[in-house]
Amino acid sequence: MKIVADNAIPFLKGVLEPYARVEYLPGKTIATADVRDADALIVRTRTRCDAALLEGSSVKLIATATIGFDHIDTEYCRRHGIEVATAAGCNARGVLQYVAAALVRLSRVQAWEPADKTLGIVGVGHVGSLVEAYARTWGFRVVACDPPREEREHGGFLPLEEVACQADILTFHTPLDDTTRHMAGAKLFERMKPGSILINTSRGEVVDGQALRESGLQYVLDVWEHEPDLDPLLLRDALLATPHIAGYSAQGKANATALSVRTIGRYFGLSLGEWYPSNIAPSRPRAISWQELCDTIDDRFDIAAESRRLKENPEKFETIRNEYRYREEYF
Ligand SMILES: NC(=O)C1=CN([C@@H]2O[C@H](COP(=O)(O)OP(=O)(O)OC[C@H]3O[C@@H](n4cnc5c(N)ncnc54)[C@H](O)[C@@H]3O)[C@@H](O)[C@H]2O)C=CC1
Ligand SMILES: O=C(O)C(=O)[C@H](O)COP(=O)(O)O
Repeated sequence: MKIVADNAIPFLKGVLEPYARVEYLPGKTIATADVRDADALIVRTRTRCDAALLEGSSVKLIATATIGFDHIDTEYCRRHGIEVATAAGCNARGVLQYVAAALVRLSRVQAWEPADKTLGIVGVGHVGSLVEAYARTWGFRVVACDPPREEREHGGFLPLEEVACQADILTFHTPLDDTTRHMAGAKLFERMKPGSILINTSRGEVVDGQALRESGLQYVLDVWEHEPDLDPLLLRDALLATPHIAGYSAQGKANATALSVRTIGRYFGLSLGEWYPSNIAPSRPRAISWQELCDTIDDRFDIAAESRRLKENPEKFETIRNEYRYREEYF
């Protein structure tokens, strides 16, 4: 059996070798010739898995060590009998802690308290639900938009336009698909309160970057259209700007690799059980007060320093993320 894996997926080396020939390659360079005789791929967001890569290959399974899967042509895979497995929820707490760090930073710089603000959440899945639960305990008023969930659950989710009108801070946690591409554009920005803040940790293409830049709104961006080639003006004017590292926690990466390994194990009948990297302590979720968060977050994740690093070295976008020291989740 042959497996082709992105060489930047941590904790993976040696785990599958007893069962397969594993070829590790930079995600961006994985090409048709590499996957032609492969049985499975383990990828990240940097490998486009579409007809151009997969046509004529023997790939039966693609495991992505990420939550998002917009880099995979799932329709092509379905038509060609290729199973696709994601690492759903793997780094949701990493993103929660990123949003927490951003909120603390903004509250300091702009001198406000959570009780003064309405937080709008767009997409209330693994990440959005965590942000909602913690933000409520910190004292924010929360309004949320999730049409698919509203249709299923009638849970009081509001239309996007309504959430945008009410929010002082609007944070996006949707997948990128045909319904969400540029969902945040000029028309939505016109509805938002002057001086309100947009946070995007979902995918760059969910937000129309040019319209955002021209909107006069304030914004925090972790994800960008056309990554790693950033719009220099969009970067310059961001309150906080980071290179797609919101989900880069040690536990998030460990979960991602573990879920991918287990998927391979189940699919090919390998005795990998509930494998998890032995050197990473699993997440230990707990409540944290706003005060404790403010007192501790800088030592755990200095988002302002991260932002300065990207602003000073935008051409190093991929290098910064490749050399990133994964943060420990601590709540
Ligand atoms: N910046 C980073 O490092 C990371 C980014 N992400 C991104 O965040 C996204 C969200 O992650 P999860 O919460 O785990 O995904 P999820 O699939 O658990 O939740 C997404 C939610 O968005 C909702 N949704 C779908 N279409 C919508 C629409 N048009 N309007 C409003 N809501 C809509 C869904 O119903 C679902 O509840 C991922 O798809 C990924 O692209 C995820 C992890 C790390
Ligand atoms: O999980 C996702 O979805 C993400 O966006 C990841 O955090 C990005 O992960 P990599 O592709 O850089 O491993």
